[in-house]
Amino acid sequence: MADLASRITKPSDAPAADAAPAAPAATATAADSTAAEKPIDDGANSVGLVQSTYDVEVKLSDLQADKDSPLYSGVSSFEELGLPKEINDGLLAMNFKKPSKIQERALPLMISDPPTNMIAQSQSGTGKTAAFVLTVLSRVDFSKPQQPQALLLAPSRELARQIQGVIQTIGQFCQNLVVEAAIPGSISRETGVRASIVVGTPGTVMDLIKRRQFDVSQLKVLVIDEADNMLDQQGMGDQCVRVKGLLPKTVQILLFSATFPDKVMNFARKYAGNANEIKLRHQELTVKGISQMYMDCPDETKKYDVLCSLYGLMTIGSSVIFVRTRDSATEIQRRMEADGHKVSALHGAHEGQNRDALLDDFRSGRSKVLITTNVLARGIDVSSVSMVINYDIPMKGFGDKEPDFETYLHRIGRTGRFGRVGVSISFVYDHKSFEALSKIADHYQIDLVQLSPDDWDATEKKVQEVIKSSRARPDYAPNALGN
Ligand SMILES: Nc1ncnc2c1ncn2[C@@H]1O[C@H](COP(=O)(O)OP(=O)(O)OP(=O)(O)O)[C@@H](O)[C@H]1O
Repeated sequence: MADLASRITKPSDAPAADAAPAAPAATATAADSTAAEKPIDDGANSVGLVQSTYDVEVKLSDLQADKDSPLYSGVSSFEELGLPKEINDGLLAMNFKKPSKIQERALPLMISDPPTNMIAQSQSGTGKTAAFVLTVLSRVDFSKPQQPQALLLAPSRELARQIQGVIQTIGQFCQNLVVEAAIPGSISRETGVRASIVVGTPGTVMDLIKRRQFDVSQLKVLVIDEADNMLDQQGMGDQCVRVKGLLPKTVQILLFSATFPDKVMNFARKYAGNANEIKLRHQELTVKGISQMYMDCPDETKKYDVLCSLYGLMTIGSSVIFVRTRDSATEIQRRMEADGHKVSALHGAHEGQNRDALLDDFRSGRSKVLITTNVLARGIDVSSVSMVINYDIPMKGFGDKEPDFETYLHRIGRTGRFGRVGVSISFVYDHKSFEALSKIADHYQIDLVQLSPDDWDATEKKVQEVIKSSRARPDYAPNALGN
């Protein structure tokens, strides 16, 4: 307990009012309905950490000029990286003016010949997707639009569809670009894969290759997004190993994630031999634009009441509520709706097209509060998300002994994207949850701001300060999916 208490930010610890808001800081597959869900093929005492008064004045371009920011770029434009004109035109259409740090550092290494493998780490929301998408687009021969040349693997159907959208948008000026999603139900059994770029989940991709509906003989690039999760031996590691075993030996392998725990890193190095590596130091992992807070709930049953009290704040922007199981997602949705709140719930028990529709509604703002499981913890990019709630602290496994450090970071990373600011609120209610959050705070060396359910005025003030400044950021580039 004392650990977390010692990490509560006191007013005197808060950053000076002229500090930049989003400079870098110290910096889970199908389960039964009651088990913790992971994505798989089918998942105060302080003033606010970020002050609205200065946030509105700080522009994305300022952040991209700050050497310490993960959005920093040493070059003044993408053109300096030597990408083909039609790709630069796509970036311009997206209003991407300058590369971020990971884009500037990784791209030249990835697009050069002979192709070299890459293991790349960068904080959540810093543009990893465009980094590997640009590499893929620069390697594809568009005169063979139906010949698979690049394969991208992601841990959930939602992330695979999102990446497909980014490729289509950045590649909108590439003649004959054909991108298909290899997710359950998407590829016709009669035709099989007929695209130069395929984005899929490992199980479906494996099935298509085995049924000879996906010709992998001319694949040049394999990208694994969320690679630490995908290569984890407890999860999809086996499938990823089998997929790689079926590809040409010359394939260039690109592994990307915001987190690479040591034990997975060792395996990643074997998976992508002789790779260039771009790694972050431990204390660089979290994103400073995210104000991390926690709510000390009186007991487990009161967590629900506290959640409902936060509803007004959740709907200033958009919010994601992470819970441990599919059952609790459904149950909380039922109760909140019965209490008059408009919320939706998305998890792995839902049928694929229903999941797609739910996420599309959330992206477009038709729904503003989404209850979900770890299935959406990673990669999902919805720029309007200003609040993330950890209703349940992420834990490693069924024994519930250790917190899941990586999942915590990915969950809160659904807000604070590319220089924006956002709030995460983690609920604690007993010794175990308190201790788990303490360990997370220690692990990332972060100061968590305490919120009290007994002082709503103070809570509202702290949260609103951040969220309102988030909405005010003036020059955020709209992304591929119309966020
Ligand atoms: N150079 C750029 N200029 C402006 N916006 C950018 C640039 N690169 C990426 N973005 C935008 O930043 C947002 C976050 O990018 P992206 O989804 O690639 O993050 P990520 O690093 O993959 O995060 P995660 O670790 O959560 O998967 C997206 O909305 C994207 O459109």
